Amino acid sequence: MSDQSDIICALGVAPVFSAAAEAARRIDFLKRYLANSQLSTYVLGISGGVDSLTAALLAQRAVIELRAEAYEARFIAVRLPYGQQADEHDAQAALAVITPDELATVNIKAAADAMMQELLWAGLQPADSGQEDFLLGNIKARQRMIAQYALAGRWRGLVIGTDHAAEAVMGFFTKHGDGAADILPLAGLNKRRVRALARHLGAPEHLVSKIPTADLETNAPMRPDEDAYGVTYEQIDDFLEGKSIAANAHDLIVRAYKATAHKRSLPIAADS
Ligand SMILES: Nc1ncnc2c1ncn2[C@@H]1O[C@H](COP(=O)(O)OP(=O)(O)OC[C@H]2O[C@@H]([n+]3cccc(C(=O)O)c3)[C@H](O)[C@@H]2O)[C@@H](O)[C@H]1O
Ligand SMILES: Nc1ncnc2c1ncn2[C@@H]1O[C@H](COP(=O)(O)OP(=O)(O)OP(=O)(O)O)[C@@H](O)[C@H]1O
Ligand SMILES: [Mg+2]
Repeated sequence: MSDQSDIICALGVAPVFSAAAEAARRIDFLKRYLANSQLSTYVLGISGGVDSLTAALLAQRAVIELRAEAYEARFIAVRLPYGQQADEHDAQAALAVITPDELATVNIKAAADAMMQELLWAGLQPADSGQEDFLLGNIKARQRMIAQYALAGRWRGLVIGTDHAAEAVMGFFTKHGDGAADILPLAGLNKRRVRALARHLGAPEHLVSKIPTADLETNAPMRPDEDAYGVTYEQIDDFLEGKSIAANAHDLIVRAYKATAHKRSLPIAADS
């Protein structure tokens, strides 16, 4: 097997895709897992991006269907801005289509900044302001998970993660930050399939086709993920569908996948 087919298989990307069938299957998966766990709440951060919008639309439908079957379930959407967010209007537009059972808003700025300040006092000594901003970005992502796990702990809930194959292959997430979650309803999808699911679930086109951004760097708000990757989502998506792409892009994706293996596994354990 080639690297490409190994990766497609490891990330569970299906050879064929139907938005209607995938939406139904993934809603059913969320329903069954919550009910089998005898828990009552799904919790998910809503950023204004298409991944959290899609996962939230699946989750809200799942809890509505569970309630119709006499199982008490609800969905809590969580806004987690770092101060004032540049695309707050997109987050609000997302909430307007999701219509979550509940909304909690937690500004993570004070907590994230306090942690960075304590680290600086403790002698963190970032190499430069760019590295300090990068490290703060990962603190923001982890701070968001702290908030979501507190809500899940209070309300017998599960935290939804938005990882999918196009981010997983690049290892483009913060370990134990947005990479830490209980359940991944978008697993195995590439980015264009996430968008197709969002469209199928009734998301407005400007959010479906929005440029993906981790938006973690204070010094570069809304920086497109593709700037950091050096390849496009079109190339990543084609790669994950088994298509042939430019050799340099192919090699970059395979290298990123191999270098980030530790982020997709449990902690590396000593031999017993
Ligand atoms: N070989 C190895 N075996 C086991 N563990 C290893 C390791 N190499 C590093 N590590 C550990 O992993 C750490 C590095 O991982 P991590 O802390 O995640 O940091 P890192 O991968 O350096 O940064 C996270 C990247 O993901 C991007 N991101 C984050 C969050 C959200 C999104 C988004 O798209 O929304 C994107 C972010 O922009 C940044 O480029 C190291 O500090 C070390 O502790
Ligand atoms: N400002 C935020 N408020 C609430 N949740 C957030 C915020 N930023 C990130 N998140 C959470 O972290 C996840 C990872 O961010 P990521 O950027 O990969 O996804 P997205 O913003 O939903 O979509 P896209 O990748 O297209 O920008 C989000 O799906 C969301 O659950
Ligand atoms: Mg985003």
